[in-house]
Amino acid sequence: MTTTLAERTAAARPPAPATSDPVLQVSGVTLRFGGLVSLCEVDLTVRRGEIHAVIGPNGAGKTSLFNSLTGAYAPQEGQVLLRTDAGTEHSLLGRKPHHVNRLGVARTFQNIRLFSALTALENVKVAAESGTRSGPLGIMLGLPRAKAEERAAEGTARRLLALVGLDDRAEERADSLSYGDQRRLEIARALATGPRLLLLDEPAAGTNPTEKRELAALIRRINHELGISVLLIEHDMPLVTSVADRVTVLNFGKVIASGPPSEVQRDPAVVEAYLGTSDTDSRQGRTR
Ligand SMILES: Nc1ncnc2c1ncn2[C@@H]1O[C@H](COP(=O)(O)OP(=O)(O)OP(=O)(O)O)[C@@H](O)[C@H]1O
Repeated sequence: MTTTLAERTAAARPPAPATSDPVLQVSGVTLRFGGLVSLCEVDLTVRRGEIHAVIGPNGAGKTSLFNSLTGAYAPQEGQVLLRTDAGTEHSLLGRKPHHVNRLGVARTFQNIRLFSALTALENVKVAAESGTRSGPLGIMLGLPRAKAEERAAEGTARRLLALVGLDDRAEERADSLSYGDQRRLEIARALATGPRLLLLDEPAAGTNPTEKRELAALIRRINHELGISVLLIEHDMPLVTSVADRVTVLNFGKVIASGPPSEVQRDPAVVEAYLGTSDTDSRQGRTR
C-alpha cells in the first residue's frame, strides 16, 4: 500500500536510534555480467536507524550493489528484503526503480543526475510531487486537489532545501551551483520522496574539506533528526569513520569484512585489499 506525501514526509519524524531490527536484509546476492562476477553471495544487513557504510577499492562492486537494491540491475541469485516500521517485508529484487522508491528507498548517484535547467527548488519539488496522489502531471493539468498538493510539495521542498543549506539558492538553476551544492541538492531531492532508507553513492566525491565536514553533519542530522537509516558508499575514510555505525567492505564483489569502523580498519583482509599487503605481512617483513 502506498502512503501520501504528508505521511511519508520525514520532517516531523522522531529520532530513530540504531536498533538490531533490520530495515534492509541482503542475502546471498550474486550479480553476473556474462563471465564477470560483479557481486558474489553478498550478505549485508542495515539496522533500523543506523548509518552503514559500504567501502572497497575501485571496481569492488559497490555501485553494482546499489543498482541491485534499487531495481537498476537484476541479480541472478539472492534476496533483498525491505522491512517497514510495522514489520511487513517487501522483496525488492525484480521491482522497477520507481516501485522501490515508493516502498521507501531513495538514492543519490555517483555521477550527479539533476535536472540541470530547472532551479534547485523545482528539482526538489518535482520529487516531492511524485509522492502526491495527483502526481506532477495532475498538478500541471490543475486537477482538483492538485493545488493543495502543489503547495504542500513546495513547502516540503523549501524545508528540505533549508535542511541541506540551500534555501538561499532555491531560485538558482541546478547547473549554476557548485559541485558540493549539487551533491546536497541531490540529497534534498532524494529526501523529498519520503524514504525510510537513503542510499548515498559517494556523496563526498569532488567536494572540498569544508564541504566534507558539512556533509558529515548533514548525514548525521538526516539520520538523527529525520530518523532515516542511511546506506553510504564512500571512499573518504575520515568521513566514513566520523558518521558510520558499521561498515561492510567489498573486494572483487565479495564481502571481506563487516563491523564497526575501528575494527574493520584494522582487519588484515581490509588492509590487504587497499594496500596489497596486510599488517601481518608488513610486520613479518614479507614482500609480494
Ligand atoms: N552494466 C555493467 N556491465 C558490465 N559490467 C559491469 C556493469 N556494471 C558494473 N560492471 C562491472 O562490475 C564490477 C564492479 O563495478 P562497480 O561499478 O559496481 O564497482 P565500484 O566498487 O562501484 O567501483 P568504483 O569505486 O570505481 O565506483 C566492475 O568490474 C565493473 O566493470
